Amino acid sequence: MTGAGEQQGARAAAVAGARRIVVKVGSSSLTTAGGGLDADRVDALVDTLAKATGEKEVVLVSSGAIAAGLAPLGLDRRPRDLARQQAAASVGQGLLVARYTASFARYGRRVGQVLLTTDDTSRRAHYRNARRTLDQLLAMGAVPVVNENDTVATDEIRFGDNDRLAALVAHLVRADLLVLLSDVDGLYDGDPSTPGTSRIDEVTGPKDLEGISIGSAGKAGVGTGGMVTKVDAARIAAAAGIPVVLTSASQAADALAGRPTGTFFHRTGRRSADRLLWLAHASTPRGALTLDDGAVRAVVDGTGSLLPAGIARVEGEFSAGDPVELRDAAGRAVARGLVAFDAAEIPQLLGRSTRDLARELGPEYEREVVHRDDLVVLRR
Ligand SMILES: Nc1ncnc2c1ncn2[C@@H]1O[C@H](COP(=O)(O)OP(=O)(O)O)[C@@H](O)[C@H]1O
Ligand SMILES: N[C@@H](CCC(=O)OP(=O)(O)O)C(=O)O
Repeated sequence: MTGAGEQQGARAAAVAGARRIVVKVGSSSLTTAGGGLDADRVDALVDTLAKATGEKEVVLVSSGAIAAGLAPLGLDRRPRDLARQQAAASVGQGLLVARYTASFARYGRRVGQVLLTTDDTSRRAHYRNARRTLDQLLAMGAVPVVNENDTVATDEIRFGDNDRLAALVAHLVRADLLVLLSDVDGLYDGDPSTPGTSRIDEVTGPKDLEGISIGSAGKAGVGTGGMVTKVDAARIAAAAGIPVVLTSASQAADALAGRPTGTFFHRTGRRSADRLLWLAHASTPRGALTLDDGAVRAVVDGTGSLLPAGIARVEGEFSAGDPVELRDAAGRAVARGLVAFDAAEIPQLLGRSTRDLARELGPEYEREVVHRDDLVVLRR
C-alpha cells in the first residue's frame, strides 16, 4: 500500500473498529439562518446517526441550547450578558431535547438528557457518577444527549465550549472515536472564506498544525469557539488515545462510515490514567500553593506527594477536595492537584513536618496536602 493508502486504511480501521463513538454537533449546524432551532437539520442528523451507527453506541454532545432559545424569547442575536444567555439556554435546552426525543423516537430509540458542569468532570465523586449514568444509559439502549448545564454554570465553573466538553466526555466514557461536526467540512490551512485555502486531510501530530491560521467562529454567529476550540479538543482527545474526525454535519454519514471526509486526527498518545485528563483540562483551580524547590522536584519528577513542609504560601479560598494550582517560587504553574485540606487550615501547617503536626494537632494532620494520585504535572 502507498503512504496515502496506508493512512486511509488507518482511518477506515479506526472508524470501523470503533464500538463507542462520541459525536459533537455545533449550534451552527442545528439552527436556521433567522435564529431558532431547525427541526429539519436535527432530523437529518438523527437519521444519519440512527442509520450509520447500527450496533455501535453513540453519545451525542449537542450545542444549540442558547441559539434555540433566542427566537422564542424575542432575541435577535446571542446576548452578551451571562444572565440572558442562561435564560435563552433554559428555554432552548428544553426545545432541543424535545426535538431529539421526537426525532429518535422515529427509530424506536430513547434519549437521555445529561447536563454537566466542570465540577462533574473535576470532582472524583461527580466524575464517577457521570460516567455511571452515561454507561447505564448506553447499556439500556438510550442515546445520551449531553450539553453543558448552561443555566447554572457561572463563569468560574463553565467549560465555555462544547468542543472541549466533547473531548472530556469521550475520555470519560472511554470512547473509541470522537466525531466533531460543524458548518465547515474540516480544518483548513487558513480561514476557509479566504480564496486559495485548502482542507487538511489528516493531522498526525502537533507538527502538522504548525503555520496554520486557526480562526474563531464563522459568519453565522451562533457558534462560540470557532476552529480554535475544535483543534484544542482534537488535541486533547488524540493525546488521550482517541482518534478524531472533524467534518461538517452534512458529511456525518461519510465520517461514520470511515470514508475520507474532513480532517482525521490520528491518536498521538495512549489512553491516560482516568482522572488526570480532566484535572489538567477541565478543572478551574480554586487557589494556589507555592512550593519550595525540593517540593517542586518531588512533584514534577513524579516521585512524591506534596507534604506541608514543602509549602511556602497559600492563596485563595478553597475546600478540601477542590482543584488547586501548584506553583514554583517564580510563580509558574507546575502541576494541578486535588487538595486534602481547606484553605483556612493550611497556614498553620506551612513548612512543618507531618510528625510535628501530628504531635501538636492530632494524628489526622499526619497526611499529604496533595496526594500523588491526585496530581497532574503541567511542566517538567
Ligand atoms: N483554519 C480554519 N479551518 C476551518 N474553519 C475555520 C478556520 N479558521 C476559522 N474557521 C471558522 O470556524 C467556524 C466553525 O466554528 P463555530 O462557528 O464555532 O462552529 P460550531 O457552531 O460548529 O461549533 C467555521 O465556520 C469557520 O468560519
Ligand atoms: N452550551 C452552549 C453551546 C456552547 C458551544 O460550544 O457552542 P458551539 O460552538 O456551537 O459548539 C449551548 O448549548 O448553547
